[in-house]
Amino acid sequence: MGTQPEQIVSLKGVAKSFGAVRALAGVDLAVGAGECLGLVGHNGAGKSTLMNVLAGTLAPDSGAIEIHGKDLAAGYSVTVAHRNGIRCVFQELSLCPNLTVAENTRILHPALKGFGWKQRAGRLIKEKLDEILPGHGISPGDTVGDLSLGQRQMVEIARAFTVTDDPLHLVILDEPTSSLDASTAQQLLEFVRREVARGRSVILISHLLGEILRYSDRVVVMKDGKVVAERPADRFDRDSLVGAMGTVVEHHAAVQATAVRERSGTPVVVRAKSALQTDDQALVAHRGEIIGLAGLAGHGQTRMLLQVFAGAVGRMHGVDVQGPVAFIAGDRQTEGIFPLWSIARNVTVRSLPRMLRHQLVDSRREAEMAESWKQRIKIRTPDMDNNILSLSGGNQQKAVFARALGSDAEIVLMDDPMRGVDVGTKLEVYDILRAEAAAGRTFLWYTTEMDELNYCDHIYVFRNGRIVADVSREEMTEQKILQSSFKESA
Ligand SMILES: Nc1ncnc2c1ncn2[C@@H]1O[C@H](COP(=O)(O)OP(=O)(O)OP(=O)(O)O)[C@@H](O)[C@H]1O
Repeated sequence: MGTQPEQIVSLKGVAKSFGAVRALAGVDLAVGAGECLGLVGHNGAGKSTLMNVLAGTLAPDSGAIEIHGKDLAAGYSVTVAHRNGIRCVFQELSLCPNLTVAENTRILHPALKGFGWKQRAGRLIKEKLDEILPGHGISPGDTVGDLSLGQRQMVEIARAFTVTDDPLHLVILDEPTSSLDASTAQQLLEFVRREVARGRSVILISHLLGEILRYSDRVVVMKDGKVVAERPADRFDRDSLVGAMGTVVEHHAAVQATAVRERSGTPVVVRAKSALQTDDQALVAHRGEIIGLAGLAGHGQTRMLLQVFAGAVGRMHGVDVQGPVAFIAGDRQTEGIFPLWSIARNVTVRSLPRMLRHQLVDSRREAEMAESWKQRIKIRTPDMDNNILSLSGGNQQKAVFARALGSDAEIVLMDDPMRGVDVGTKLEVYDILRAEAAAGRTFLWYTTEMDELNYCDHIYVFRNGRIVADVSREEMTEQKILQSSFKESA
């Protein structure tokens, strides 16, 4: 008695199916005031679907939604959720790209009307951005479409925490750090803890289990549409959490054990120099190497990948690329998927020219390729002919991966591609990358996850559009990468 915090929301027996897919099979979930609840589970476990129900964007087939003890299931909607202080920042960002940051803030706050609304909206969002991420570099007048993916993610998160007329009790953050570099992610999560200390509640969904363990009070694990475990965060560790998710992790030790390959042993297949580079430093990749592009988000890594891509398909000053190239986008929403097509076609599209028979695509070969990648990379769907949007976010990303890996590209450019992919699949993809590299494929890999740099043979750290450090895996330490990320180049 008396130790139980006041309950903000309580979901009871929530069920939801999409055709043959049972996304939620009767889920109970409660969130207390002043609590950060970590929600984890494999890709397709049902986390986003459950959050969509709570945010009012998806009606459940059955179940109760209680807010502050009141049953609201009938007529529940985004507006009702908002009025009751519930906000959600989804994985697929929802800002309007053609509007400014201030205008996007106004969309959430109808109270900002009349003379000077734009200035007031601008002030509101700027104050929140300053509070969460000092030095963010975003101005309220910036058009959202011109911002980087990480900056858009920051604006969307900051916006969710702004308050005008409606109350704010609970913010759902669905993979909020997926496009943020490590230090920005830490700033955000520390802000989350400050909000929680003020009595607000947060549901934090992440595939980065370290984040979950460090910043949540309680952790709920979902598997196949059900809650399968629930404990205070300090009663989980990484292994028990992974175990509860139903993932077998046995590869990790292999990374450190792999011998560091001799750099000069194979021919150079990429040499590229950034236009902003003031010295002779170039990015160099030998055949069969995995090259990491590190540094704070938005410091020229994506630009470098695009430069290499352009150099492969046409002539480009300062870039020399030997061999066909594929690009795996991190921003699957705008660059990665073909939203009108099936999962199968999204996987095979780059390989169709190799499947022509009498100038027509051999549909049997196409289906075989799709099916083999479904197995290899574990795309969770009853049918590869379903539309790509029927997949969970992480499974869409797997399809984008399969497209590049299944193509004839000898050089694969990866723009922070593991966003939203669950821990079990990630380890399997890392194994695929290593096997492919050993067979002679070359990877240029921009990643915002420090752990992933352990899989690279060689790492270039970027700052302000330039390479400021050049580190082999032997020499790599987190400290070294962070120091170079923050240090101005000499
Ligand atoms: N609009 C839809 N149409 C058909 N199936 C869907 C739809 N939305 C979700 N699903 C299915 O419901 C299941 C649960 O998906 P959900 O997005 O909730 O998973 P998740 O746990 O959030 O996964 P991830 O970690 O990849 O984001 C998946 O099998 C998915 O394919």
